Amino acid sequence: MSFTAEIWKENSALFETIRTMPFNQELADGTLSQERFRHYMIQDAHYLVAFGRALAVAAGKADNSDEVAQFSEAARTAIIVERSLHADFMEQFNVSPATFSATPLSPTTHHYCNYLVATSWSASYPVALAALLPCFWIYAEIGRDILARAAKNNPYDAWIATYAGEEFHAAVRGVIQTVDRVASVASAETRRDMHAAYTHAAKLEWMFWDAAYRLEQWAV
Ligand SMILES: Cc1ncc(CN)c(N)n1
Repeated sequence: MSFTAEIWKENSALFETIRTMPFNQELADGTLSQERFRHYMIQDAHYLVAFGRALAVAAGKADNSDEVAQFSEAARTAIIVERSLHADFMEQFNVSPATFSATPLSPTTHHYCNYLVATSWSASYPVALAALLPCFWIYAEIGRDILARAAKNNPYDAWIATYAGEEFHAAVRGVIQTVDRVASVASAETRRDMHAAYTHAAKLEWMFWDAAYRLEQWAV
């Protein structure tokens, strides 16, 4: 079994919890409130900056030129392509640039962003990649799962199409392949750290959707 297949299997219960959580169920049904989706979009636009930054740091740590290009391109896509999806939704939901910049990162977004940026800087290349993998793989699987059961004329069709789309999936397959390559030459200790980093980030993916569903704010 490949390293990533092993990781997926180990985290399958967590994936099922994510797949069936209220945010994703209602997103698929098209019944998710605009308020919740708006909260998610604003937080996600903040998140993508940190995600892009972490990918750029990982690109700088890569030990071969193909992977420098792979993760530089992924950083560019996160900032330019994914954020343009957010810009369209922001316009649709009347979130002005001023409202966006005046909205702080929620506690969960703050934590997730800091985890990715800190890990990309301070951990080894293999562990940094394992922490970034759920951001690709879970979104790809959730995108396809939601597409398969989405209500017709779903107001969130553009979101579903992005993460279920072939362009995103091709990039995800590339990241999975790289993680397998890196794991195949890593020590047992590094592979153990990679498992832990993947699971931690996968839990943060759950928290991110849950926080949006709860319209999470700072208590003080
Ligand atoms: C929180 C989160 N995780 C992952 C993705 C997909 N890049 C995203 N847009 N937002």
